[in-house]
Amino acid sequence: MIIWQELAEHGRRVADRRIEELFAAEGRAEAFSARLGEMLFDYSKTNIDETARGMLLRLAEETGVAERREAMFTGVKINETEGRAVLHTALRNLAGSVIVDGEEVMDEVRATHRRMQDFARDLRQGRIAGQGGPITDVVNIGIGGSDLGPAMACLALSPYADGPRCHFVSNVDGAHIHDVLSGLEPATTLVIVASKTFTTIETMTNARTARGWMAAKVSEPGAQFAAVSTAGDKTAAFGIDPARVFGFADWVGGRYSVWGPVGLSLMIAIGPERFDEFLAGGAAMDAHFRAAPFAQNLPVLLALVGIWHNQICGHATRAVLPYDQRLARLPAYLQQLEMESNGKRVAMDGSELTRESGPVVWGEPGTNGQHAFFQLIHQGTRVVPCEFLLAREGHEPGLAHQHRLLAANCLAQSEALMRGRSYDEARERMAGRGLTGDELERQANHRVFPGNRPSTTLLYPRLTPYTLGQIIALYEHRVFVEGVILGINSFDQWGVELGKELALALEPMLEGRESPADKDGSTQMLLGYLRG
Ligand SMILES: O=P(O)(O)OC[C@H]1O[C@](O)(CO)[C@@H](O)[C@@H]1O
Repeated sequence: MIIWQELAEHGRRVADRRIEELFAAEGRAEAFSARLGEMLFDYSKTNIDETARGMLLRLAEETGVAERREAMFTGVKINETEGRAVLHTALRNLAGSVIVDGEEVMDEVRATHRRMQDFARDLRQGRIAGQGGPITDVVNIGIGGSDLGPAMACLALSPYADGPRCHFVSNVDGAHIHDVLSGLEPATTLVIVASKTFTTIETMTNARTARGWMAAKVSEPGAQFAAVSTAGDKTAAFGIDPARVFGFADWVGGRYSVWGPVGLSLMIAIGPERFDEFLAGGAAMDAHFRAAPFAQNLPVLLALVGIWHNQICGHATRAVLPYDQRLARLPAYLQQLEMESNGKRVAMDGSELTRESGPVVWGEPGTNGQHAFFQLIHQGTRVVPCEFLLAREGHEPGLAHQHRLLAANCLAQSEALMRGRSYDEARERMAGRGLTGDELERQANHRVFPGNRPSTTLLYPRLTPYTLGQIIALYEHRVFVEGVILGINSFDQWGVELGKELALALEPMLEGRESPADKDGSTQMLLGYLRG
């Protein structure tokens, strides 16, 4: 496509230009930012100019983002390698109607949502109790998409959590379940086994461990279990009462599943009404994504900034930096969302990609990151585009001064990344501190910040359930748009299979039941060490 070449040429032309210079044009900040209600997305501190933006918008048009978007929302099987529709958006548009394979799918979605609401209410109000009294603790056992979404959201929305305490067990490392269960009372704990397939070895192993823990203390362990899955036959075989099984269809991808039954622990923690606000935030972002022109469309713009930085400028990673401690799990959540979706080596038709796939996503909350890896972001030889997130206000009115300090730090970082500090400025500062001669020259260079490092900032009024819904849906659609532009199927994950298969074969070798003779030398040596 010719547009890719034009973008590459423009990228090369402006590569050495200072981002700051772009602010000489009046209204740069307003022109290179977009709003949805009270949410503000600022991408003016990037090297994207009018020409680049025009080309990127054309790229989105020419790669068929609009058509693909409609196909997704209307239930077309766009997950072609698995022959599935992609309809997580239906989970947050409960009044809607979607036809898949000639059938209305929303009746079942609504019925399951109502069952979840009843279950969550009954549990929160003590009508559903454990064998030792009202449920005080809920343990969600799941991994990947069956863990990261509710775990991230429960932490994010902890100011709204007025139900039983929620805990999350994901790792097959026995240390995880041991440490979580050791503080809990089985007779007042509900275990939710969350697994789309109900075959994931980590989850099923932890679920069996939890059942043993429960059985040691209560007469009917199964009565304190619930399940979230697409595989009703397997949940029954595990002994979970069908009345406590919340199903969903295969058109909800694991990493997109927090909006439905996988969000049960979140619904129990914050209550069904607030969970519905979370859904409403997601639905508002869906409506915006579907209707807003590309030039004002937040998910499209976020995606185009991503394409500019990764595929055009060659920056292989991006840092997600929430200046919001309760979004501490957002980077991990986005790692799965983005890297499992767009970390692919072939296009939808099976041909090799001719450009880079999605970026490496990583991050930590600010200000913590400032005292750890920001050194590299400011002075390392690689450019890391940064994505800052910040609320106008926190939930602690008595600590507003701390929130001001947090906000000042966030803005300071994007300003410092863009402006940098020149050799002359560094020299002057050192001279002001009394340094002279060779020592001054030598020291000054260490204090130079090259600057010209791009960042975006997403501001929102407050981290409410509604806002969190907006943020998560924003990133989901960003991943979708980037995937469409790259020609990738963002909804399968074949790259996780090989390791799973090999692990199954290695376990009996660790136990000594099978010979490792066919393994490579390194694997044999490691096995030998582990077997002692
Ligand atoms: O919900 P399940 O079926 O247990 O799968 C858990 C996770 O495992 C994966 O399939 C990857 O191994 C993810 O896509 C998914 O979210």
